[in-house]
Amino acid sequence: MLRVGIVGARGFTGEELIKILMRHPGVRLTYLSATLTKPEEIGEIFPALRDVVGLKCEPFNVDKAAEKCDLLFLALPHTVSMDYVPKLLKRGKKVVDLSADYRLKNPAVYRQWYHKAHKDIKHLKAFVYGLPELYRERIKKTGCVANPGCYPTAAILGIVPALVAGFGDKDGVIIDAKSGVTGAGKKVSPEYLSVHVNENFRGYKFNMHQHSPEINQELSRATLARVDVVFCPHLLPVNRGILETIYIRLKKSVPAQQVEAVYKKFYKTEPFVRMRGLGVLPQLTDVTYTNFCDIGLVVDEKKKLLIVSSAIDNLLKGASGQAVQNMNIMYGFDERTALA
Ligand SMILES: NC(=O)C1=CN([C@@H]2O[C@H](COP(=O)(O)OP(=O)(O)OC[C@H]3O[C@@H](n4cnc5c(N)ncnc54)[C@H](OP(=O)(O)O)[C@@H]3O)[C@@H](O)[C@H]2O)C=CC1
Ligand SMILES: CC(=O)N[C@@H](CCC(=O)OP(=O)(O)O)C(=O)O
Repeated sequence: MLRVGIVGARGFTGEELIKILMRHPGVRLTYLSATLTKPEEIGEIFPALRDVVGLKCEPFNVDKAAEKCDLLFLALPHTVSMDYVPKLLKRGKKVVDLSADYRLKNPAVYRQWYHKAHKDIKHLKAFVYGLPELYRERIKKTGCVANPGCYPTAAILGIVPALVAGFGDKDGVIIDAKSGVTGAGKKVSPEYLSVHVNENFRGYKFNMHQHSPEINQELSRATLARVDVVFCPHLLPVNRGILETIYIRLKKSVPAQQVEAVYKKFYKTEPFVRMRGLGVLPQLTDVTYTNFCDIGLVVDEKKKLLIVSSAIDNLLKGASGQAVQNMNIMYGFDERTALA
């Protein structure tokens, strides 16, 4: 039985991880940690887990974490994970980090977008970007996974087949993204109060969001060319879910059926990407509470334009579900275990 722990267990993604892992037949949850002064029953923190998970959530202790676990999920904020990772790797533990700390390969780019110098450059290279649809073979062999961001997961999956096939113009990609409020984590700041979110809709960080370099990095690696997208996120008045409308200029007119065939082939064997028919647009409720990414396509042959609609649950395929998918791949479990 694989022994796993969660650091940052009190947050949104930590809670989702507990719920997924407690139904995983190959895993035993052995350690939960949060910023507490003394241990507290997880059922007291999340009453839904009362009498279901008999574990205490405790202040972090690296020796205890290492003694109790083979693998740790780090559900910590950006710029915090990198304090924990070196200590865990030194003790021979495997990690899946849900933060952005090990996603960007260039430490200068990390510093530019996260406003802090990277403290663990030594391990950056060892981390595999945990998008199974692109890196499954590398994930199988690694002990450390940088779980992708929520917006980048939906964006990269929606864009990569068109760019790799060569008909999408790498300089002509515009991502219009919308996220539910859990995407922001549990942070309490006035703009996330329900009075400001309910009955409202707003954009933020247009063309200056920290997920732009992550999307660009991965699309550039996949195409071996420099890709620079326009990325405009919005905050939706819903709890969970991400819907992205992605406009991709085509280099020449391509028949809609040909575009669809390329996407279908790309994702033919993927357990968690569902291609919808041409012109069929996914909605949030098709994917919330699931680990699926649903993709719909519209092709305007005259305007030489491909419009992709990509939907995920930010807490599942965008975070905790994908993290468990990565764990399943690392340990040779069926990839769908506890997820479908
Ligand atoms: N929410 C989402 O949709 C997604 C989140 N992510 C990433 O996953 C990570 C976790 O996100 P999420 O669960 O939403 O965040 P939350 O803010 O909900 O939870 C973060 C947890 O980290 C703990 N924490 C905060 N600061 C520290 C610290 N200095 N040392 C130790 N623990 C600390 C907090 O513990 P405590 O409660 O004890 O104070 C909190 O429970 C983040 O990096 C986020 O960017 C990735 C994809 C999607
Ligand atoms: C709605 C909302 O505020 N979303 C967050 C997403 C942050 C997040 O979760 O970041 P990672 O996916 O990189 O871990 C934001 O835009 O900053």
